[in-house]
Amino acid sequence: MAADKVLGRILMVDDDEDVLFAGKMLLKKHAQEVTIEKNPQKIPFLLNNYQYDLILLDMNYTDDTASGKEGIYWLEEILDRQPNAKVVMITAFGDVELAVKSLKIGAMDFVVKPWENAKLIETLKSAQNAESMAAKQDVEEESQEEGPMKGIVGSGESLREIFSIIDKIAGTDANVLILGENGTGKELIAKAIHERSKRKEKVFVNVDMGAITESLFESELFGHKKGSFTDAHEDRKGRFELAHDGTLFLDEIGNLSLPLQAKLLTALQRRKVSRVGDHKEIDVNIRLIAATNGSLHEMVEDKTFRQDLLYRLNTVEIRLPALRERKEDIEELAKFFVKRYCKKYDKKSKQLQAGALAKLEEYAWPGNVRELQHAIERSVIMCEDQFLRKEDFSFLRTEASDRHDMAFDNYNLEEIERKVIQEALDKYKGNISKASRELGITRAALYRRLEKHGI
Ligand SMILES: Nc1ncnc2c1ncn2[C@@H]1O[C@H](COP(=O)(O)OP(=O)(O)OP(=O)(O)O)[C@@H](O)[C@H]1O
Repeated sequence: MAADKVLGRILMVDDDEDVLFAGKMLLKKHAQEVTIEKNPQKIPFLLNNYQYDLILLDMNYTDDTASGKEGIYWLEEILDRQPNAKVVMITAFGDVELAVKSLKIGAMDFVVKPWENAKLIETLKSAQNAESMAAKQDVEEESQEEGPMKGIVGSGESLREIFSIIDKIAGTDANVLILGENGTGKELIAKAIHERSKRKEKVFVNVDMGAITESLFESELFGHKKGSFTDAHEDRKGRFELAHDGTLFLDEIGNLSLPLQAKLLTALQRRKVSRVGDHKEIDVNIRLIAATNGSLHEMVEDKTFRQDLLYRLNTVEIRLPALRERKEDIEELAKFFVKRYCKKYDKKSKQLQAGALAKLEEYAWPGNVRELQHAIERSVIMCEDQFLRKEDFSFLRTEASDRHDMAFDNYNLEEIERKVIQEALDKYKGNISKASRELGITRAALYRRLEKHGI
């Protein structure tokens, strides 16, 4: 960051173009980079594709002028995606109640329009330097958690092995490839490596390769020069440059097409990049961590992933097991999330009953830890009681419950047929046409069977 520019990269979202213009004029004197956006619907795309140090978010949009609901909605969206985002709200109405609500949700601060320039800059500076609400909360939670890696819950054998690998490699600059299904914690592990590395004071730049379009790949990763293509309104640094001296995390690396793999490989081999439209080469010093939910080794065999690129990425390989392969961690994770969400939603502390835990341990968790986290969040919100029971997780279909639905007292075919027909009739409240369609027989065939079974 240049010495006179005390603020980093700022995203400002407001549907009033005059406010955006005034904001940009002021902020660009103090910030490394200022992006303005009129349409809040673009927020998810921007967050997926760019890194911001601060987000200045308007509370009211034309759809819903004075309630502030849209601003709160977008604040929650941002924090869901990036719990550590530093968001400062802008309100034209000085509505204290709403501002307080936004602070409770996790905004760092708020400013009232029309703002005083010096005050706005001061507010942004303190927001940038303060710890985000999520980070504070994590620290609070973590300080109560025993365990070798703060913030990473689980003490089963597979995770302990991963912790020991992290301990060994974090301090080196070795490239790391993290393999695992969606939601297993690949990003969390990547951050843990960064936080234990010599680069921990520097930036961690996350790039979702799955979200970058083929045509924007080079501009996103290597940057562009103003005027190099239609939308290149100003010079822009790419992610490699932004990650200089820090860690570059390339997520969903398996999604890259072969031509893009070749471009990425060249940049990694040369440790230099050129912005699109510029021949100048820029040295980049990065530590590379990549992740994928696919099997790169199989992709190499199928010739859809370059072997030389795989070898460049996987100096160290960490395989994160699916949650169903490490059921021993479910209890600890579930309790951790119960605590987190009781706190977040201001609910009295709750306990998981044994039946509920058994249900969680039996479920296959195709979405892994992320799915468990959401299941617990949902049950904490819905449950008024002090105990979380298995019924609070009835939305999870376990194999046993599926088996139970299909359970028969015996295997006598005649009786099974009678029971199935009765169930189909009950389901459609006696409607013969619908029941016969579901049973896969004609109406006449169903009538014959009703007669046979005396239904
Ligand atoms: N061991 C863990 N302890 C606490 N939280 C965890 C753990 N593992 C995963 N999580 C949480 O689960 C969610 C998903 O984790 P993360 O984003 O790291 O997974 P991922 O493998 O990178 O997912 P994807 O492949 O979908 O990008 C996050 O909210 C993360 O904080």
